Amino acid sequence: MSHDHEPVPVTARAGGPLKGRVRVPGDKSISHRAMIFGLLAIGETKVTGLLEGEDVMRTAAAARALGAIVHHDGPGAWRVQGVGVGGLREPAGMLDFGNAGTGSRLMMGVCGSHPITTTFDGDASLRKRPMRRILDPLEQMGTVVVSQQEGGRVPLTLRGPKEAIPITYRPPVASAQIKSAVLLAALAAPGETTVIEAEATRDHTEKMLAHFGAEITVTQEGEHGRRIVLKGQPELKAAPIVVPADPSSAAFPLVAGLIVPGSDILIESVMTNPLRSGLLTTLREMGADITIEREANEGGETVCDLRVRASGLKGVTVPPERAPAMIDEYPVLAVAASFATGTTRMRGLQELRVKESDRLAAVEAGLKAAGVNCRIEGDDLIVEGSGGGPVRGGGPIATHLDHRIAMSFLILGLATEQPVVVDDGAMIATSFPSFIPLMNGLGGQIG
Ligand SMILES: O=C(O)C1=C[C@@H](OP(=O)(O)O)[C@@H](O)[C@H](O)C1
Ligand SMILES: C=C(OP(=O)(O)O)C(=O)O
Repeated sequence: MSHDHEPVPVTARAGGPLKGRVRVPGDKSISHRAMIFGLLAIGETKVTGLLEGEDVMRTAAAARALGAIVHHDGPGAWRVQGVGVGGLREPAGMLDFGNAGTGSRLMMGVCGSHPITTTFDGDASLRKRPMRRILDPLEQMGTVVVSQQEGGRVPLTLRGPKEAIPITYRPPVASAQIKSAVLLAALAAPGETTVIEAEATRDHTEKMLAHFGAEITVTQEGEHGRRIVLKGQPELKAAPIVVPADPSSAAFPLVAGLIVPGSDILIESVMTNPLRSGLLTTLREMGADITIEREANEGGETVCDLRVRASGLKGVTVPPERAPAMIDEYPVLAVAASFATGTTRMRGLQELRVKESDRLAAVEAGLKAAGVNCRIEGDDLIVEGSGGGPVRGGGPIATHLDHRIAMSFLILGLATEQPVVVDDGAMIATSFPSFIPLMNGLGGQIG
């Protein structure tokens, strides 16, 4: 799907209220890491609830190419026989990560710290994304960047050192991918590696390191930051992984339930890790009627059933320090803001420019094409809501190989006067292959 596919236009139109209950697929961040830790552990890692989206399947293929034995037992059920830290096999060909930033960047940390040569590539979207942010710390750790495209882009080739060098690193931007790449590389280095984040980002790598038996300490650093210290060259021991439902996927039915008049839906078992919950916080500040019906624990994470009823929303200012906890949810938040009363200002969104597309530009252009009054000021996105009045819709909306842009605008189309057409829905399969049937099961009209 990721190379030169035929675009698949998709249309969403307004129908009746959304009703019913759904469970969205497993978390993408945790699913990538399940494959990576399975590869790096000794023994067999059993995974349940894995997201079987294209991005994660690329990481599974890379794990196989590096020596893991990966079995698929049934829906969401996988087993990975690992090679252990230090035991990676040099892959026979290049590693094609398709559309996946997370898979490629975390695997650069894994491969770049081992004495093997690996070549990374991806689709037209991944080929535009900055990899210097990963190559910089890896070079400090002894990785040689044998070849790269301008500005540190894929296709690129890494050669790892005989023994990686432990470092202290302060990522220049808030990024769980940078942090994770350094921590994964540090597994192959003797001694302690320290990562100091000015702003805490999702902590799935740290939790999984502890779960697999590594010595890791995490302490508060300043008001919003974290200091993470990892002891290198551990023997990681296979451990079972239960993947909870992805809050970034749940965001789509969640916003749909709020903006489609008369809706009343339940989204089951959504992971509510505080470093992933910025959207919930923001929607509640906007006046969203979201209640927690049940709370439980799945795989070391709190999960909640969220009951969502259509709500009159009001515009808010979203502070920049909340961005890491909802970085992938801004496009769909902008859709919710389109129906609110008043102005929503989302501050400090510079990182959205380097996702699968320039999401700031894509959201602004798409909303304008659908008749929403919005603008970019510096790194802020400002949306003037319709105050509960109609939003026109239309299209075709350009999605730029970006699954979240495609899904966000299809959600918009469930509540607009005219249908919304997106130019290509193919990329939805990277993170949420069941998106269309799941939304239509609630009464949506997408096809
Ligand atoms: O570590 C991860 O699993 C992710 C980190 C975030 O990227 P950045 O680290 O670039 O912010 C996020 O946008 C991505 O979808 C998943
Ligand atoms: C940014 C995303 O993913 P990645 O960086 O893994 O491509 C996303 O899923 O929204």
